[in-house]
This record gives sequence, C-alpha cells and structure tokens, in this order.
Amino acid sequence: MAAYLNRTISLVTGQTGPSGNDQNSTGTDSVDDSRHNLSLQSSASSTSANYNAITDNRMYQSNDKSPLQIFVRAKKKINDIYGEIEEYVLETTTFINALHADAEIVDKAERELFESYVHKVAAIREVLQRDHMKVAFFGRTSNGKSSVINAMLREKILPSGIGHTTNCFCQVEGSDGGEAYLMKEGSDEKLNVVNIKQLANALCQEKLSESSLVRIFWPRERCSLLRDDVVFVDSPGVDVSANLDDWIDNHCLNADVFVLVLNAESTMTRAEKQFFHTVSQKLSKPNIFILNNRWDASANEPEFQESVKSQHTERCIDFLTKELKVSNEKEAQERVFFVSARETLQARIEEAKGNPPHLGAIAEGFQIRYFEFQDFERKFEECISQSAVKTKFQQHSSRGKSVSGDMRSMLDNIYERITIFRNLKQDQKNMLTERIQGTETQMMQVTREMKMKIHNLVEEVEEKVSKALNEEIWRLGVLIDEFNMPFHPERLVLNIYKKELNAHVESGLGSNLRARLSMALAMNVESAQTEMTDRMHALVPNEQLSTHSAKLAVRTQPFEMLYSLNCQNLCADFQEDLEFKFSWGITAMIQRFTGKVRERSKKHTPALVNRQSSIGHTVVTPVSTPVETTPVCLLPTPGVAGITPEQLSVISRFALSSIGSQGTVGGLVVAGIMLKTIGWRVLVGIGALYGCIYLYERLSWTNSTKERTFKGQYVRHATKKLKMIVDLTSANCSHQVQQELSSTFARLCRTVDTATTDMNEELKTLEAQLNVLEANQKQLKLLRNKANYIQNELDIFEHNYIAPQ
Ligand SMILES: Nc1nc2c(ncn2[C@@H]2O[C@H](COP(=O)(O)OP(=O)(O)OP(=O)(O)O)[C@@H](O)[C@H]2O)c(=O)[nH]1
Repeated sequence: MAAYLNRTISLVTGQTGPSGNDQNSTGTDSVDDSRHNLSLQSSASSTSANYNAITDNRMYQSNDKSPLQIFVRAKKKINDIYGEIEEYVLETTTFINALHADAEIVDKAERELFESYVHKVAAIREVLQRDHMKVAFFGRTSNGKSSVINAMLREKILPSGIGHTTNCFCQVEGSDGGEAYLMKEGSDEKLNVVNIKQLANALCQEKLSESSLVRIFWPRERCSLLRDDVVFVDSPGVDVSANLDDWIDNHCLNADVFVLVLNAESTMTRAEKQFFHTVSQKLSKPNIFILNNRWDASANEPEFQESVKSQHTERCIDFLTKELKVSNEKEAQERVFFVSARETLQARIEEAKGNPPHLGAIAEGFQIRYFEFQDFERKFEECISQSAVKTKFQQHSSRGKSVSGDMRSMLDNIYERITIFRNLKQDQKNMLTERIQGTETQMMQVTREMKMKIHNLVEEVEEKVSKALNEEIWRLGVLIDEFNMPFHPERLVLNIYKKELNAHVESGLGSNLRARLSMALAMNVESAQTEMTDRMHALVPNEQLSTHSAKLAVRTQPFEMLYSLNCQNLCADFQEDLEFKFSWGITAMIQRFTGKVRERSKKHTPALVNRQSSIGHTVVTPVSTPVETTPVCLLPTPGVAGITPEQLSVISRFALSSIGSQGTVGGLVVAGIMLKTIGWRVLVGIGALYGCIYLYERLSWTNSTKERTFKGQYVRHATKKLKMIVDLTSANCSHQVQQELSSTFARLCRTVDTATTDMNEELKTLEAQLNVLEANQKQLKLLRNKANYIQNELDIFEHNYIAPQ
C-alpha cells in the first residue's frame, strides 16, 4: 500500500525512483495533500502545471526511451541477425551442394540436413515477422475491458456499453498504410471497421460465437502502442462462458501480459479467479495486472475511499501472491491499479482535440486516477516489452544459436574429413613425385647399363660369327665333296653345275652356321631382352603394369640370325681350268718349281694383300686368315735368292719359249749329249718310261678326274673369296643383334616414357585436387568463423536484451 502511495506521489511531482519518494513526504498525510492539490477545483495555474506534466509524460512515452522500444529494437536486431543467419545458411548450403559432387566428402544425408536448415531459418524469420507483444484483457461483463483498451488506444475503437456488449474475442493490431479494416476468423476479406459494432456486439443480430476472433486493423501512426507492435485482445466476460479452457488454448497461450479488469465498485468474483487459476496452470508465471476500474465511483464516497482501496489492494495482492503464486509481494504491489477507463478515454479524446485532459473528468480526483492510469501503462509497457523479448526472442536466439552451432559442428566434421582426404592426397602426391624422380634416375642408369650390355653382346656376336665362318671356310672342301650333281665338262652343263654348286655352298654354309650359332645367339639375345624387360618392369608402377604389359612383353617370335653369304655373286668370276696337263711336262715342272718357291716365300714373308676391291658388289676390308696374322704389307716381298714370284714366272715363260723355238736342233743337241753320257739304252728306257707315264696320265684324265680338279679349283677360289667377306658377314650379324636389342630397348623406353607421362598426368590431377581441397578448407574456415560470428552476435543480443531481465 505504501508503495502504491509513493508511486502516485512520484507521478504527481514528476520525480521517479525511490530517491524521489524519499525526498518528498511519505504517508497518508502527504497523499491527502496531493489529493487536495490535484482536485478539480484547484487553481488554473495548478491545472496548467499538471497538464504540462502530463504532456511531458506522453512525450516521454512516445520517444525512444519508451520501454516498448526495447522490444522494437530487439526485434529489429534479431531480425537483422536472422537476415545474416539466412544468408549464411544459404551460402553454406550452396557450398555444401557443390562439395556434394565429391561423395567422399559430403554424403546425401548431410547435404539434405544442411538444406533443412534453409527451411528452418526461413520459417523462423516468418514467425519473427509476425512476433508482437500481446496483451489480453479479461474480467466480468461490463467491468470496462473494452473501455480500458479504448483508453489505451486513445480512441473509441471497440464497442462498449452497459450490459453484455463484447460477444467474441476482438484483437486490435496495427496496420500499415493508414488503413483501418477488420477481418473475421478464417477469412481474408477486409471489412469496414464500422462493422465491429455489429459483429462483436452481443446485442446485434449478426453475432459471432464467443470463441471466435475478429481482427481489427488500426493505423499504426494513430497510436504509439500499435506502432510499437502491441496487440490488444478483448474478451467476452468470463462470467458468460463455460469454455474458459478453449479461450485460453485459442487466444491466451502466446499472450505476454494479462490484464484482469475488475469493477472497483464490487469485489473479485469466483469466475474471475477461476479463469486466472486456469491460466496460471497452463502458463508458467503469467504476467497479470489487475485494474480496479470505475474508481471514479469512489469519489462519491470519499470517507471510505482509502479503506476500500486498501481492501481491494490487499485482496488483489493476496490473489497474485498467495493464490496464483505468479508474483512476489513487491512485484504484486506494482501490478495493482485503481483507474477510471471511461474518464481516461474522455480526457484523451479532449486532449486529441487540443483541450486540456481534465475536461474529460467525470468525478473529483481525476488527475490522480489519470496518473494512475499512465503509471499502469508505463508498468505495463515495461512488463510486456521485457516479457515478449524474453518469451519470443530468447527462443529465436536459442534456435539461431542451435542452427549456427549445429552447422559449425557439421562444418568441423567436413573440415576434418577434408584434412584427412587432403593428407592422403598429399601422401599420394609425394609418393608419385618420388616415383617419377626415381624412375627418371633409374631410367638413366638402366639406359647406360643396357647400352653397355648391347655393346658387349654385339662384339661377342661379331667374334663368334667370325670364328665360326672361318672354321666353316676351312671345312669348305668337305662341303664341296658332298655336292654330287653329275659333272660334265661341256660348257653349258658346267655353267649349270657351277650355279648349283654355288647354291649348295651357300645353303650348306648357312645351315652349318645356323646350327653352330643360332641357338646360342638367340638365347643370348632373348636373355638380354628378358633382363631389359625385367628392369623396365621395375620402373613401371604395378597398377600400370597391366595396362602396359602388352607393350612390355618380349616378342613372341624368337630372334633368328640371317647370314647373307650370297655365293652366286661371290663366285661368279670363278674360271675352271680343265685342260690336260702332263705332270712331268716342262711347263708343269716349271710351274711346280715356281709354286714351291711361292709357297716357301708365303711361309716366310707376310702375305701380300690383294688390293682388289670388288667381290661382286661388296666392299672388302683387309682379310687376315688364322695363319696370316702378320701385319698387312702392300709392297712386293723378295722370295728365295732375291727373286720375286713375278720374276720367276717371266723366267719360266722365257725358258719354255726358248725350248719351243730351238725345236729339233736343241733336242738333238741334248739327246746327243745324253746319248754320249749315259748310253742309248738307258736313254731309250727313260724315254719309254716317260712315255708310259705320259700315256698313263693321258688315259687317267677322265671325267671324274676333271670333276676332282674342278672342285679343287673351286675350293681354292671360294676359300679366297669367302675369307674376304668374313668381317663383313660377322659385322652384318652383330648389326642384326644390335638392331634387335636396340629396337627392343627403344620399345621398352617408350613404354616407360608413357608410364612416366601417365604418372605426370596423375600428379597434375592430384595437384589440382589438392588445390580444390585447400580452397574448400579455406571456405570452410570462413564459414566456421561466420558461424562463430553469428553465435557472438546472438550472445551479445541475449546480453543486451534478455539477460538484464
Ligand atoms: N463510470 C464509469 N463507467 C465506466 C467505466 N468504464 C466503463 N464504464 C462503462 O461501463 C459500461 C461497460 O463498459 P465496457 O467497456 O463495455 O465493459 P466490458 O467489460 O467491455 O463489457 P463487455 O464488453 O460486455 O464484456 C459502459 O457503459 C462504460 O461506459 C469507468 O471507469 N467509470
């Protein structure tokens, strides 16, 4: 009670707070003085001063210091934060959708979860737009609920009158664009606002059910409360309906403040109490104000005024603290008021006309009641603003935090996954880089080694072929003896015989060389190829081996050496000599003698190198036989007794011609000398023997002897020619081996190159993937920081708007 009185005095004196109260007088006497000062009969100056105080108070209420501005600013702030949350959620979802392309990082369920936040935030924003401060008025019929609302709105918007007037729930809310209209529940049709008198009035024909709602949209600019998002709900009297539960469920659950409008002329009824009991059961600690309306009536009985007020106040406080348990004593004292709604409304209408408000007074003590009503409004505004911020925005703030927190932890998970994935890719990149470098180094080493190997193998082949061919040349006589085509000295037959013999020698030599060398050479080549392939296999990564295995495989056809001896051309210049020559004839003797001398000179002197440069079409290099190992000398070498073979040949020809030319005279001289020396009998005997030998040799000069002679001449000729191509043939063979191995190695190198190129491509792909992953991580960090920023914003919001309460 004392608090109530202090409150009244502070309003009158224009001072607020406990200090103001302390500085002024306290107690009943002071109140009496105030009442005296504020009576309608007070002087004009006093009225004018009080009017100024009222005007100042209204100005204060309508400026930015109005408690309702807390809600307005909080709503704007949370709206701004939710704008950022929506932007953040959209940005994150777009990013996650892009990441979803890589299923290893974000799966479908995760993506859908992110998308669900877009809808969630959009839904919260929608609710946020509709959030307002809602006050609901209850009380018995005709207690003046509609009048209180009208007084607060400063216009007679809701129907009021004696008896049961309000038939249904009427909600008054601000409209934009200066338009006033109303809408029935479940309809979007805008009705003329004058219809409210019919729709909501119980006395009219066209009445709605008591639980239905009519929404009245009133221009915001016409009332500061509406402009600041306060919504008023008027109800039918609690004494006319049994459906109180439905009322509460349909219209009260989101109310921030309840105002119980009592009739100060009577006392609180059971119906009124019952209604609020139900409300306090359904809502946790509802904010309830009690207005003892029609207090102007107390002016008629001033002697009982204070005692009635005390009684009402005590009962109301007990109701709030002891019965409903929704407030403590101190809070309850701030929630009970004694007002006159009718008077306040009239005063404000006068005020709107530019008249002093006291023109609306209907009884003595107007200004106290008027101030009390303003005090109620002030307390109500503080309460509804704080309550609405808490009940509505705390929930939004918590949900915003939960959304940003959930998203941040999901982003953290994705970040960790990307980190693992990135490390994996980085390891792969490092391994691949090392492998490429290793492959290049090993490739250089293998190339060096393989070149050396090919070189050695080629030299070995050359040596082997040379040796084998020389041996075959030594055995040429055997090969020619094996040739058994019928021999005939006739020119045409002999030409065919020579052709066949050339072919026989060529194929015989070829097959003998193959038999001796091919197997070993092929094995050597194959083993070299296998070694190359194995070394190259080691350079190609296992996973690429299957791709490149066909290229790496050793050729299926074994290597075969080709010995192109070409005896047809080689021995084309062979000319046989099948003339009969008596072995004891003078020419033969001289030839034999010169032959022996030549043989002897050959044994003791370096061989004369035939400088003839053409054998068939081939180029011949200096030849050295196994015997002729001495260095080549191009000068004629002196024979026995300083006579060269050419000189001996000239001498023999000269001797024969001189014998032939002297004819019989010479023979007779020789015969005469011999006859005289050894006697004619011995001479005849020698002659007979000589003749017999001649005859024998002449008779022995048969076809087979000619064949033997032919073959002997051929062997000598072919031996000479073949020896000249030994080096050429072995060089040719080694060249074949070199070609074979080089081409194999080149093929393998190409394969390794392809594998290296593939690895480089893979490296590029890995680098690109790493760049993308790095960019993703940067973006994730950014998004995480944004989530933190939003959380901070919401923390600050709670600290500024919710925590202080
Ligand atoms: N003297 C006086 N009369 C009042 C006051 N408040 C309201 N009235 C009158 O009481 C009657 C009922 O007022 P309403 O505002 O309609 O009351 P209500 O509680 O809304 O009534 P229902 O709508 O029927 O529930 C009207 O004639 C008002 O003029 C007041 O403070 N003093």
